[in-house]
Amino acid sequence: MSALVLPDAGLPVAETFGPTIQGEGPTAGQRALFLRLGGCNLACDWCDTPYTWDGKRYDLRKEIGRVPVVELAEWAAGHPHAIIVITGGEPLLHQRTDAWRSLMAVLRYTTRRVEIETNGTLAPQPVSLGVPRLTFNVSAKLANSNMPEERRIKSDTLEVFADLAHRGRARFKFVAAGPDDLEEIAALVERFRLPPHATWVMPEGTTAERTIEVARALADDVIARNWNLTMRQHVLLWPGERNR
Ligand SMILES: Nc1nc2[nH]cc(C(=O)O)c2c(=O)[nH]1
Ligand code: SF4
Ligand SMILES: [Mg+2]
Repeated sequence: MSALVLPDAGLPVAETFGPTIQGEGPTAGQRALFLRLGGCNLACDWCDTPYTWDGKRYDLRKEIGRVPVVELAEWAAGHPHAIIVITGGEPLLHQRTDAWRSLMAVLRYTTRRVEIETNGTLAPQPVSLGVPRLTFNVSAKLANSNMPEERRIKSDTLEVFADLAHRGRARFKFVAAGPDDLEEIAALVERFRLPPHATWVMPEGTTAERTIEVARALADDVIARNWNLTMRQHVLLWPGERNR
């Protein structure tokens, strides 16, 4: 990474970890560094990272600290053979900060592949779209998240991500708790004209047993609908562990 970083107030970081492997989605199994930012605009029932946003259950001042982008850039430069995954929480909440702009400036001038894990409710800004080799893993939430539809489904934003998916810069990853959820996914695929090849289904679950059980109940139906299925490899390998 380049040393060309503007001074900044830093990003609210819950954790940095890796190299590990990207556990989910089209690049599952690839060596990856993770930057997990604090804050989320949703509060899903089955969230596996509530320590990034839930001030009722966690002391967020302890969980989240500001880290200057120059430090993040040095950390990433020390592990050149790994993709960079920016996740949260909801990382796109920070897009309008100087620190985010600096981070994107750093990433812009690298040959690294970058992925942003997002819940699909906040539109990607030009500063983020300007990073080559950056793709969005859009995990729009279903009713099983227990979030009201008007909070989790933002039509204008999903249209933007759908367009990006057709251009190979986004893919959709839906967390399904059982076969009934596939009808809800189908309705979204149709409504936003999501490309089937960019539509991924991932089993809900925080234990290996549960993830496998749900995936087995989904697999044939997912294949029949021309979509893709992804496990959560980090849950299979390191269930319940943070920083993996
Ligand atoms: N290994 C690993 N892969 C992941 N892919 C997405 C993750 C996330 O929490 O957003 C994640 C994670 O926390 N760990
Ligand atoms: S959008 Fe993601 S980080 Fe936010 S509450 Fe839902 S599962 Fe958790
Ligand atoms: Mg996650």
